[in-house]
Amino acid sequence: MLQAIGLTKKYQGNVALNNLNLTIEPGEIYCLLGQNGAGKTTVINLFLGFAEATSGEARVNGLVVKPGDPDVKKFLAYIPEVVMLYEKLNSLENLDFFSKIAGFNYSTKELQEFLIQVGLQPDAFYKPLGNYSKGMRQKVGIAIALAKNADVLLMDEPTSGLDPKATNEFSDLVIRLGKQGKIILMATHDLFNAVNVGTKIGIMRHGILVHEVLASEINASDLQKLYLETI
Ligand SMILES: Nc1ncnc2c1ncn2[C@@H]1O[C@H](COP(=O)(O)OP(=O)(O)OP(=O)(O)O)[C@@H](O)[C@H]1O
Repeated sequence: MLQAIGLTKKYQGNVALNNLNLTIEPGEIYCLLGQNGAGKTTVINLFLGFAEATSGEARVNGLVVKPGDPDVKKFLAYIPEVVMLYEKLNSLENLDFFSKIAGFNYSTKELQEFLIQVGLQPDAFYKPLGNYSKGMRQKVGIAIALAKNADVLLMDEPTSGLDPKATNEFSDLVIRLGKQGKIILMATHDLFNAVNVGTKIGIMRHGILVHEVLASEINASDLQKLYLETI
């Protein structure tokens, strides 16, 4: 479970996140919306331990996040806008490398199965990452999360810059991960995608979570209206 309890972050006295209270259960896909600077990345960074809370707590499976704490890190996988991988290695080699860092030693067949699960075409397995599209890189990023057996996936604008087909494939994959019981927190500017993929949607403004709605109870057009009224 992911929990924010009175989570607050200030940078040089400026409030980036103000008293966030949030719970995300296994199987939930929580989409966080808000204008540039609203505080979405700050939430993700606090869960990842990339930044330290000024007050309050970020908890992962009951453990309070402290920067650099390996006990919490093992539960987490991070999918940024552009997944950073070794350009000269192919996807199998990248997956093998990052799995080993996380303490897992898989056979080639097992590594291939992770890549198949995320929908990467087998003819790409042996091509260096330098030749991959953004959508393919995202898939390798998710394969790394699966290989690491992470319970929680933290995604920061993962569909930004993806074409509609790649976005659709990515969304299907995220929905499948939710059904498998993963906990997913996604910062996004894509309202349509939030309604499609999310189970819950939060709208932030100036570091405050202003609205929280169930995706099943809102359509894209009403969400857009609510969003525009909020920001
Ligand atoms: N390392 C930092 N140092 C100083 N201020 C920061 C830092 N990181 C974020 N901020 C500030 O905190 C606020 C929230 O930023 P954040 O990146 O969380 O917003 P965001 O909603 O993710 O925006 P975007 O959609 O542009 O990614 C902004 O005012 C930003 O300038």
